[in-house]
Amino acid sequence: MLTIEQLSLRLPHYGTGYAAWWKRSWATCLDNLSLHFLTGEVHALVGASGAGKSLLAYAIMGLLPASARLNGQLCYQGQLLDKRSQKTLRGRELALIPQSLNALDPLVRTQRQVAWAAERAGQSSGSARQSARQALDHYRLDTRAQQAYAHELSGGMARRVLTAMAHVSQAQLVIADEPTVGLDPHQRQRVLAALRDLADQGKTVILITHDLRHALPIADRVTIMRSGKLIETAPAHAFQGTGRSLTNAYSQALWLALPDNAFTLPKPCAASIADKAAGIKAQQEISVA
Ligand SMILES: Nc1ncnc2c1ncn2[C@@H]1O[C@H](COP(=O)(O)OP(=O)(O)OP(=O)(O)O)[C@@H](O)[C@H]1O
Ligand code: NI
Repeated sequence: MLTIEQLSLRLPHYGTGYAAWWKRSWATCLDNLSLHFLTGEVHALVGASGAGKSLLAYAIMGLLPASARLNGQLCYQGQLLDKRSQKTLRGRELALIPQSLNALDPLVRTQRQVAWAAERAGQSSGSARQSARQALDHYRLDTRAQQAYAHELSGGMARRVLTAMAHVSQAQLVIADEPTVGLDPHQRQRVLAALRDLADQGKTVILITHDLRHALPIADRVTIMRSGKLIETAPAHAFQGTGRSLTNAYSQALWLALPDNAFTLPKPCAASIADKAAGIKAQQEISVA
C-alpha cells in the first residue's frame, strides 16, 4: 500500500563555535531507504534515538522542514506521493499520531478536538460530533475525559485521544510515533491494543519505537533502523531464541541485549563481536534515555 524507493534525506547543518556558525553543510539523515508497507499490518520501525524514525514519518506525511533535500520516491496505493498529494491526503488517508503530546490543543476540550479531526476528513459537524463520541467511547475515555482539557489528561489518556483522532479520520495509513513513551504497563497495553485493532480493521499501522519489547507483541513485521539506514526487515516471530533467523548482527544484538534474553547470549564469533558490542551499547543508551 505504501512503497518507499531509494529515499534519501539531507538536512542543513551549521558549524559550531564562533568561527564556523555560519558554515552550512548537509547531513545525510536518511540514506537510500527502500521499504514496502502492507495493508492490514502493524509494521514496527525500531531504532535508537537519532536513527531517523521520526524523519521517515515526516517524509511520508510531507511534514519535513522546507530546507530538506529529499531524493527517491514514495508511492501510495500505486500513485506517486508528492507534496501536493500529501497535502490532500494528510488527515484523511494519512494520519500521524505525533511523538509530542503538545499536538493536542490546550484550549479545546477533548471531544471537540476529535470532532474537528472528523470534520477535516469530510464529515458534517453533526456526524463528526457523533463519531468523536463513539471513538472516545471505543478507546474507553469516560464522559469526564471527553470534556477535559489536554492538561487534565494522563499521558495514556492523551495518547488514546490522539489515536481516536486518527481513528475518526478514517485514515488507511496510521503512523504512531513513540506512542508508549512515559506510559505505565497498563496504559501502554491499551494504546498498543488500539493500534493492533486499527490494523485488524484493514489499516496499515507504522509503529515507531525505540523499544523492541513494546513492538513485538503487536507487530507483524519489524524494520530495524540505525543511523539513517535500514538494517533489516524481519517478521516479528524471527525475534525469538538466539535470534538465529535474523540476518543482521545488529538486529540480533538488539534482540539478545533485552534483559530477558541475556542468558541466551552465545559466545560471539570474532567477525560480529564489534557490531554486537555496538548494538548492546545502543540498547543500553536506549534504556538510559
Ligand atoms: N530539523 C532538523 N534539522 C537537522 N537535523 C535534524 C532535524 N531533525 C532531525 N535531525 C537529525 O536527524 C537525525 C534523525 O532524527 P529523528 O528525529 O528522525 O530520530 P529518531 O529516530 O526519531 O529519534 P528519537 O527516538 O530520539 O525520536 C538526528 O541525528 C537528528 O539530530
Ligand atoms: Ni523520533
